[in-house]
Amino acid sequence: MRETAAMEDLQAALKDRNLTVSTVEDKGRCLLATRDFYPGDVIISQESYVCVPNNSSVETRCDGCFATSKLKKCSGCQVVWYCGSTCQREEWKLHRLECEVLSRQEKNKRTSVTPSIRLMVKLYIRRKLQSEKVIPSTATDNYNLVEALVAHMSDINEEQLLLYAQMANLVSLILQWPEINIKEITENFSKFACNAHTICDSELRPLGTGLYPVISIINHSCLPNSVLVFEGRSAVVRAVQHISKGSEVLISYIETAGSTMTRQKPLKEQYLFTCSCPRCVKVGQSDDIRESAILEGYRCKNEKCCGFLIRTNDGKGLQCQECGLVRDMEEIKLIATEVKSLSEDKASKLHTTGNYQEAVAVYKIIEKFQSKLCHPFSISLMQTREKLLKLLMELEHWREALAYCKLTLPVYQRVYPAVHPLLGLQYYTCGKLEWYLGDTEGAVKSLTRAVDILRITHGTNTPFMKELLMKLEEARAEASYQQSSKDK
Ligand SMILES: C[S@@+](CC[C@H](N)C(=O)[O-])C[C@H]1O[C@@H](n2cnc3c(N)ncnc32)[C@H](O)[C@@H]1O
Repeated sequence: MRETAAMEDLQAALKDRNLTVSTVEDKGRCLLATRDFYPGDVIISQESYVCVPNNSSVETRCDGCFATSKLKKCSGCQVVWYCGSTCQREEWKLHRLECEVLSRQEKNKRTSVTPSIRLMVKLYIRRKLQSEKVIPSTATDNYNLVEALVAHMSDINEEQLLLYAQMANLVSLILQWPEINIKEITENFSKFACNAHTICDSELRPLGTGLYPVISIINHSCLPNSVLVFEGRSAVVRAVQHISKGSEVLISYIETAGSTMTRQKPLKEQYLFTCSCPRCVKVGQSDDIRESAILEGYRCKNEKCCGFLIRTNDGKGLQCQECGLVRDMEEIKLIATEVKSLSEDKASKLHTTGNYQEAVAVYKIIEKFQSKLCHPFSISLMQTREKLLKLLMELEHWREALAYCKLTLPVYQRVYPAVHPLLGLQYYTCGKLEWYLGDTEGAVKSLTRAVDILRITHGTNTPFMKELLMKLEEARAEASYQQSSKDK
C-alpha cells in the first residue's frame, strides 16, 4: 500500500518532467520519455539520497563538497573530514547521529569504516531521520524508492553473499539499533552493487559514491541515448541523441570502449544481466569479430599493413585478414609477457609512488613493445599513451604530452560515439596543450570540437564549462589578432 502510494507520487513528479516509469521484459523497470528530448536537454537531475567521498589512507576528501584541500577532521568521531564550517553545517543534521555512533567505536576499529560501510550507515540514519520527520521527504527523495531498487539476491554467488552479510554485521554493530534487520542490510549492500553510482568531477575523475534512487531506474545500453554527469553531488542526465516520445532513456553503466565480450563481463558480474543493446546483439557476427580483433588483438607482421589478425586453424599463429601473413603465436606470447611484467611490476608501482620520471621511461618501453604487438587502434596501446600523457603533463613536458594526446585521438574517435564526454575531454586536453605551446590555430580547432561535444554532455552553466568557453574565446581572439597582423 505504502509502496503504491510512493509510486503514484513519483509518477506524478515525473509527469511534470515529461517522464514516466514503466516495465520492460527482461529489464524490469525503465524510464520512458513522454515528449521528445534533443541532444543537450536535461532529462532529469537528482540530489543523492546518501553519498560518501572515496576516502582512503592516501587521499581524503571533504564529506560535503569532496574537496581535497584545507581539510579538518571532525573532532567528535575523528573519521569524517570537512573543508570548512559551511560544509560541516550543511551535513550536521545527518552527521550528528553518525558522529554519535562512530564515536562509540574503539579508535582502532574506526579505520574499518570504509566508504561502503559509511554509505550504509548513512542510509539507515537518513531513513530514520526522514521517518521521524527531522529531514523532510519528497516524492523523489524517500526510503520507499530505495526499497523498490533491484537487489538480485537470488543471482549473487555465496561468496558475495557472505561478504555482504559480514558487512551488514559491521553496520549493525556500529548502529546498535535494536530494530535493525541484518538480512535487510545484506540486501541493501546487494542493491548498492547494481544501483549506486560513482560520483565524478567534470573531467570524469572519481570522487565518491552516491545512491540516486530515481536515476537508478534508468537501464543500460552500450550505445546509450543519454549520459550521466555530476554537478557537484547532483546527478544530471542529459540526452546525447534525439529521444522520441515513448522511447526508453538509456545511459551506460560501464566504459563502452571495448569488444562486446569486454563490455559484457562487468555487466554480467556486477549488474547481473546480459546486454542485448544494438551493439551487443552483433556478437559473433563478422563486424563484431573484426572490431574485437582491432581493438583488443594484434597487429600484422608487416608494419605497413593495418589488417587485423585471426587465429589460424592449427592455433599456432594469427593470420592477417588483409595481406595473409601469419604471425607466430610464440613470438606474440613472448612480447605480451614482457609487457605484462613491465606494466604490473614496474610502471604502475613507479607511478603510484610518485616516481614520474622513471615511470615515463618504463611506459615508453611498454609503448614500444605494444606498437610492435598491437593493432594501431588497440585500446591497451591507447591506455599506455594515455598514462604517458598524464605523467608528462604532471612533469610539465607539454610538447611530448601533446604528441601522445594526438596519438590517442584517432582511437578515441573510433571507440566512442561522436558525442561522448571522454572524446570531448580529450579534445579539451589537446586544445589546452596546443594553446600553451603557441599553436593558436590548432587550439581553436580542438577547443571548438571540445565545446561542440561538452556543451551537450555537460551543459554550459558549470564553472568547468565556463572556463572552457572562455579559453575558446581567448584562443579565437588571439587567432584573429594573428591573422590581422599577417594581413597588414
Ligand atoms: C540500476 S538498475 C536499473 C533499473 C532496473 N531495471 C529496475 O527494475 O529497478 C540495474 C538493473 O537493471 C537491469 N538492467 C539494466 N539495464 C539492462 C539491460 N540493458 N538489459 C537487461 N537488464 C538491464 C539489471 O537487472 C540491472 O542489474
